[in-house]
Amino acid sequence: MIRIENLTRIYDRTPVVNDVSLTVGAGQIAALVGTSGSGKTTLLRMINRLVEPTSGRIWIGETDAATIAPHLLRRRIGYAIQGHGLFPHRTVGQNIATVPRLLGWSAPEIAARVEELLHLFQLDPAQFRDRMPHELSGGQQQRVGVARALAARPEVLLMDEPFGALDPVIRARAQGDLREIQRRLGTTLVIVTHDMEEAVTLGDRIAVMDKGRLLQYGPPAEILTRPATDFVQALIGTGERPFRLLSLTRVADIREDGTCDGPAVSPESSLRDALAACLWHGRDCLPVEGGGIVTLTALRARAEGARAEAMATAGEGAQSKAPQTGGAAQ
Ligand SMILES: Nc1ncnc2c1ncn2[C@@H]1O[C@H](COP(=O)(O)OP(=O)(O)OP(=O)(O)O)[C@@H](O)[C@H]1O
Repeated sequence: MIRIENLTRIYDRTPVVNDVSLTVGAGQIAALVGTSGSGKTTLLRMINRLVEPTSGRIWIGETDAATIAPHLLRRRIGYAIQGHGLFPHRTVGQNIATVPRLLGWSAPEIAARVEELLHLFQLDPAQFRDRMPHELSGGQQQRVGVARALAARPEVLLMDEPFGALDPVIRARAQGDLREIQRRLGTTLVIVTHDMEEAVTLGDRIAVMDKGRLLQYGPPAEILTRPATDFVQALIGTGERPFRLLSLTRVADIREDGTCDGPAVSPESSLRDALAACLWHGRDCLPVEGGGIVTLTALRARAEGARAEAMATAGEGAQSKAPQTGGAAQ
């Protein structure tokens, strides 16, 4: 768990993070979104004390982060950044082993962990362990960067635009892999992203920042249907909302009995993906892996319901709710 209390960072008398409070539950993902310069990276880097707060507190579990030496704190907190930041003159295996080595793990323990992570990230150890970073594709480097951040089983993982450089297809896969790995390991994750789609797909909670302030912090469905301010509403884009809401629901939830032809969709895929598949294949019905069908009629009903909900709430949040200073905890 991460608890941030009234966190402020001032540069040149300007608060770039201004009295932000929020809690990320254990094993949850919080996505930080906002315009460029809104303070997302500064907030993230205060969690592992790469930037020292001007005031406020950060708790990692029961530990006040200010009471631990920064270099020791950073061994407990994984950190992955855009462009991966791999050490260019170290092999993939050595890169992943960085923190376990600093923590004094034994050589067999380190070797086993490197092996495990390479498997987890679908990189064959025999093929990749001894390669240098420049011998990998961008997507592979990115995966090694995330594997390195997870190597010492940190309770917390911080990610700053980790998938920013990836093309959309690889990016979607990387997000799926991350979600699965994060669930399996129970890591608490804070991710900075410019991509609202990524925030909705990955985040259990989304934090919307503007000019250093936390405007809203809540589950994706709440941000999409009840934006707290005009700014939040503009950021999520009214026209996009029905689709984004569709991406929150799984095919398994609207599966019907029956059979039909066409390529099967996974019960775990989102309604948005199922809608795209129906339209792409020109079908009004697709089979679901493991049995049952998903119909265009049901998908449209969901999209229209989501749209109606979004339209009903559009505007009302902006007028009725003042921006929350200090942010909402939870
Ligand atoms: N070391 C520093 N000294 C002075 N100002 C800084 C420093 N670091 C960041 N800032 C300023 O703080 C503000 C917030 O920066 P930050 O990088 O946290 O924003 P961001 O939301 O992550 O932006 P982006 O999305 O563009 O990465 C910016 O105006 C930036 O110029």
